[in-house]
Amino acid sequence: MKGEAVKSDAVPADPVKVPAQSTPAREDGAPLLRVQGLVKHFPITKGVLKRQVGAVQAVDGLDFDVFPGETLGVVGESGCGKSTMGRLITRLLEPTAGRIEFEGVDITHLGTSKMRPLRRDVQMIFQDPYSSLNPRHTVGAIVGAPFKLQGINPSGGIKNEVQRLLETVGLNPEHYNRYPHEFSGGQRQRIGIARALALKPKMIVADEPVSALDVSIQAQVVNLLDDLQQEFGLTYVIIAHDLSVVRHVSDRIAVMYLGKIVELSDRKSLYEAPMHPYTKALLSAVPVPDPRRRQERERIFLKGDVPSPISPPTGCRFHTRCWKATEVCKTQEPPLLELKPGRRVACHHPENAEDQVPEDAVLASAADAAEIKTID
Ligand SMILES: Nc1ncnc2c1ncn2[C@@H]1O[C@H](COP(=O)(O)OP(=O)(O)OP(=O)(O)O)[C@@H](O)[C@H]1O
Repeated sequence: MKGEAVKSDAVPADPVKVPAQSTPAREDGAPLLRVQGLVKHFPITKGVLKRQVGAVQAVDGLDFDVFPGETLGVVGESGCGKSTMGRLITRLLEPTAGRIEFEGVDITHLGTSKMRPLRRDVQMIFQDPYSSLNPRHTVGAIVGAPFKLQGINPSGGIKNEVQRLLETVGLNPEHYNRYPHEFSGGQRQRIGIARALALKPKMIVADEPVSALDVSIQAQVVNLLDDLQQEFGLTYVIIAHDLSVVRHVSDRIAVMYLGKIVELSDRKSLYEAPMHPYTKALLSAVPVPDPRRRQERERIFLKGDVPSPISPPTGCRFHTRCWKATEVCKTQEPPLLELKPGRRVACHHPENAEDQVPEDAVLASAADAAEIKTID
């Protein structure tokens, strides 16, 4: 993670501290996770015979690497396939096609027994700390469950280890026998984090880890994740629906639209000079909390909803909502190309880079695709 605390409009109960600078992730070394051509189509069936009549193309050809010690933020509107991607790389879902490598080992189709060591190395934190914790189990049982599942007996015993974990995530170890409903939302998310940490994972995939929490609490949980990354050398994939949460925590950011990555870039460049029009639109919606830094800026309102992933648009999937779309966008899917060092974008007419198909005729529909307003 970047060494920058989350800032929020509300004043958090505890002061939000600025974590020490993290070790920068090395993009030139071997990746911890490598994803190639990853596809997940959910079949749509009909009738008693369950004849397949179509498919939800939730994830449709993802290529990306995650390097040891880095935080990759993954953003995009609801339904663009972020959670499906998270569940694929943690192998909670079986991919339709593509390849997933963890530490150089192909894990795409590993069976249950061969997956066992990986289950230790890769953990997931979920959005809703209310529904992801069993209300009938004590915190001790919840955080201790991974040891039992993996048949591991930590030195000093499970109870000791669980209490140590509770302390690590800022909870009172004396609360070992309490139930989830006795904790606040932020504390419950800390319980989920303690459970994820139990088996000393290398990578944590966090699916919207703070979006169910109050803004002030969000900052505390994000800072906790940052501290844990420093302490345990963790690698994170953090999924969020907008760019405001991942802004403060990511080293690199992947922007998804309708099952595809449309831009993958280091954080600083992405925020300073987005290359994909969709990224630009998402960024324009990020609030600027500090009034001294607010200036006149462009706000891009995309009209219309995200098209259905059952029959996505031809060519560039974003062309139906893009104010720059031309004829080529309707027919040719733009590949995710490295147009600048460390910056990949899938667009025929990128922002802040040379136009890939200049002089192509703009589509008549492009004029109505978005409303661009200047706001103070
Ligand atoms: N088990 C499933 N069966 C059929 N379709 C599914 C299944 N899981 C997800 N989908 C569909 O796949 C698409 C992508 O869903 P996904 O949850 O991955 O998106 P998301 O970007 O995480 O959205 P959100 O932020 O709303 O969770 C959606 O259209 C969703 O309805």
